[in-house]
Amino acid sequence: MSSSLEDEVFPSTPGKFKIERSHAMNRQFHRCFASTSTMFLWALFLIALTASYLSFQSFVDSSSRYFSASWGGIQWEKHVCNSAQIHRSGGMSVLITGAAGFVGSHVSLALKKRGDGVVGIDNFNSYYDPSLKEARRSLLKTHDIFIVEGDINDNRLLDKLFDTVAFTHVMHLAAQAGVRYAMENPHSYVHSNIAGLVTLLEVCKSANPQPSIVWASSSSVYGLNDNVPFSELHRTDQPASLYAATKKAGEEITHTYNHIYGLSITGLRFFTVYGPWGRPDMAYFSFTRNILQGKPITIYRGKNGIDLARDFTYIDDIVKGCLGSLDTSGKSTGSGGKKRGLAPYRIFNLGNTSPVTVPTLVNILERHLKTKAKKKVVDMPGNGDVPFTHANISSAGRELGYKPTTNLQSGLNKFVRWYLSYYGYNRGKPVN
Ligand SMILES: O=C(O)[C@H]1O[C@H](OP(=O)(O)OP(=O)(O)OC[C@H]2O[C@@H](n3ccc(=O)[nH]c3=O)[C@H](O)[C@@H]2O)[C@H](O)[C@@H](O)[C@H]1O
Repeated sequence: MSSSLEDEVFPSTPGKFKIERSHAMNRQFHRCFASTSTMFLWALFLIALTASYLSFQSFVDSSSRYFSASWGGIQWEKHVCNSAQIHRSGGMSVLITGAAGFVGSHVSLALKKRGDGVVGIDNFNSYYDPSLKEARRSLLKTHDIFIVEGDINDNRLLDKLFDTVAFTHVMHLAAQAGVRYAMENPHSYVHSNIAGLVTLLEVCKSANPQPSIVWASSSSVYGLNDNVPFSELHRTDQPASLYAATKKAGEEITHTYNHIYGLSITGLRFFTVYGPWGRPDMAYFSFTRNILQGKPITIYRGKNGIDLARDFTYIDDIVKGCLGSLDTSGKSTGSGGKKRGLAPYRIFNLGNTSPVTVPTLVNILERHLKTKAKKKVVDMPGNGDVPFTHANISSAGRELGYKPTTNLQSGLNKFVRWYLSYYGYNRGKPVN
């Protein structure tokens, strides 16, 4: 044993004691060495055990995925191919993510009705009542639209879909929506709106031919911008919620894929879309439910008692904007994951251009439902909301032929009629 090591262990101790200690040290060293080699062997054994456990687990995992997957197989491929079939000359075959969602189901039907091929993908998560998503799926099925049950984070599934169909377009509408829910479950936004988006783009960039992509961004990217009406040229670097931040990140991420791989990209900033088959988490929908059930509704009020306002946009107008975007998207230029030339990169506002305050929205609902709301007005909590939105749509008008035609009054009338026919009058009766 070197003195320096001994010194380290027993610093500056004199005489006999030092020698005895030295013997003791030798013994201890040998014991220590012996126990180190034993430990080393044990460590090796444990590593080997862990490695074989992990590989067994992954084998079990992948084989159980193989046997229990809700996709794959001859029947499944037949459904996908039938659904993707194009029935008009010059038509497109579109993969629609979030097809069991509000906007996704409407766009799927509109494309199918005009003869395009449509295949949906949706994970049917429980952010809101999955039975509504199932009902949308059933509706689409009656129009021969097949929705694959799966997640956009599953690259094997996406690869399989692109192996089965040469999609000309992807309409990417799958997302974790909702502005205020981001405070409750932030990671779900990263999972769907960022990780899921990147997985999808990776598959699209490698597909041959590459599809053109149209996807849902959001009016929320304008965040704290108070320059109205919101133009695509305005700044969008001050998001007020994590939802908005993930949508803004999506705009940057898609730009990168356009730049490096030549993917044609169109981002659509939707402004508070409403209508039949809508999302139960949104204000117009939950207000309707509560008004009919005699429950109170909470109306947020902005700073200095100013009413909040939204550029509420009717679903049929949004659908027209989506189809106009697909029709004008231009081609992706890459192949084999390599860019071959410049591809279009576009961003459009899809709004209604006439903001309405939340109390006015409630008045319209009261009239359509012939029932007074029990209103609770509270100051807007600091939960990611913005005080108002208002779209400048001149760019979408020029490039997509976008021209909204439904005002809030008649759009809500259609919504209420759907709501009552879907949920039934009985469920609308006040509860005690
Ligand atoms: O354009 C978008 O990009 C976003 O639009 C939608 O968000 P928002 O505009 O916030 O719609 P929504 O929740 O219906 O609230 C409407 C108004 O009611 C107020 N509001 C809300 C709830 C409540 O209990 N009380 C209330 O006053 C509330 O303060 C607000 O002023 C989509 O949900 C979102 O996914 C995204 O697509």
